[in-house]
Amino acid sequence: MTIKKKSRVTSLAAGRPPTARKPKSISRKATKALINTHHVLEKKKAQAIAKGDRAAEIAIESEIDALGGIEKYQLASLQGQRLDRGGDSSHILMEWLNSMDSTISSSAGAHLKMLEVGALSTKNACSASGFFDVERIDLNSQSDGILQQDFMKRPLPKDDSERFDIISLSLVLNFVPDAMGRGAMLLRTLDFLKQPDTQYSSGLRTFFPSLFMVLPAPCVTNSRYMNESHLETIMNALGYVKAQSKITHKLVYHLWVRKSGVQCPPATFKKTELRPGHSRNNFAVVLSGSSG
Ligand SMILES: C[S@@+](CC[C@H](N)C(=O)[O-])C[C@H]1O[C@@H](n2cnc3c(N)ncnc32)[C@H](O)[C@@H]1O
Repeated sequence: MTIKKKSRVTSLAAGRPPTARKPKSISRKATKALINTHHVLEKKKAQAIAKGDRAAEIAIESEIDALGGIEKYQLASLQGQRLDRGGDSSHILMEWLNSMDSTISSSAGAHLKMLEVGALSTKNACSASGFFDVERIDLNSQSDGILQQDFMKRPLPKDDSERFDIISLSLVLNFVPDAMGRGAMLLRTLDFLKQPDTQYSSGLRTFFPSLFMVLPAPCVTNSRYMNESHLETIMNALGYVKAQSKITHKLVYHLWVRKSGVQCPPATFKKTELRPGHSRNNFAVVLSGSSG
């Protein structure tokens, strides 16, 4: 198998389904503010639900609706994928794989399956590469090639033919409003990935089966409850080993390769303060259970 040369999306219009109307561009500042406000409201909503406070839940829902709901949030996220704003995150994954080009090229016949969770476009770099058979899901599908489905409710695979070589969670884990939910999402990736002992040619074995994960950089660089080494400890406990990582001022990218089973007994990770200070955010991942 060869990796087709990256056909970079050159404009937002090129990454949009042909039937969709051209949305109005939102300024960089407004995009960031809208995404942040949406995350804060989703978090407050999750807290209201946890407390059983239905009145607060309804009030917060109407605030989310007034902002334009998930559609406006997704539009803002798509704006963030514009080339002039850094491009879609999957081009980093393709850069990593292209750096292995010769080894991967010699792996003719490999048929790699990707599950893209939180897909906004069918034309991002990993789709355009031709390297993967991509199955795309999102809570709110924006296009024909994207199945409307909650990853946390996706039926479990019956056998390996329904499992994936790679899962993409790009800017999705931080969308989950609570730390337990994030832990559950990470655990659930294991149900949908092929086993660590899957036979790959030696070149592919370096990269698969794996989880491509992208987070806003401050989740790792400025959280009270998370830093790079804590994230790595959690991922290691799930059987993942860091194969690649990259940090920019906005985003942190990781490729986690599944190398072993989950630690037995499964490790527990609580919300523990690692980096005190007033100006920190509260991004955290809590793991409290066994794997599927
Ligand atoms: C910020 S957007 C990220 C889009 C794109 N992956 C990117 O990197 O720009 C987050 C998306 O994740 C989706 N999402 C969040 N939780 C999800 C879940 N449990 N199942 C499926 N999609 C989910 C949301 O609907 C939203 O469209």
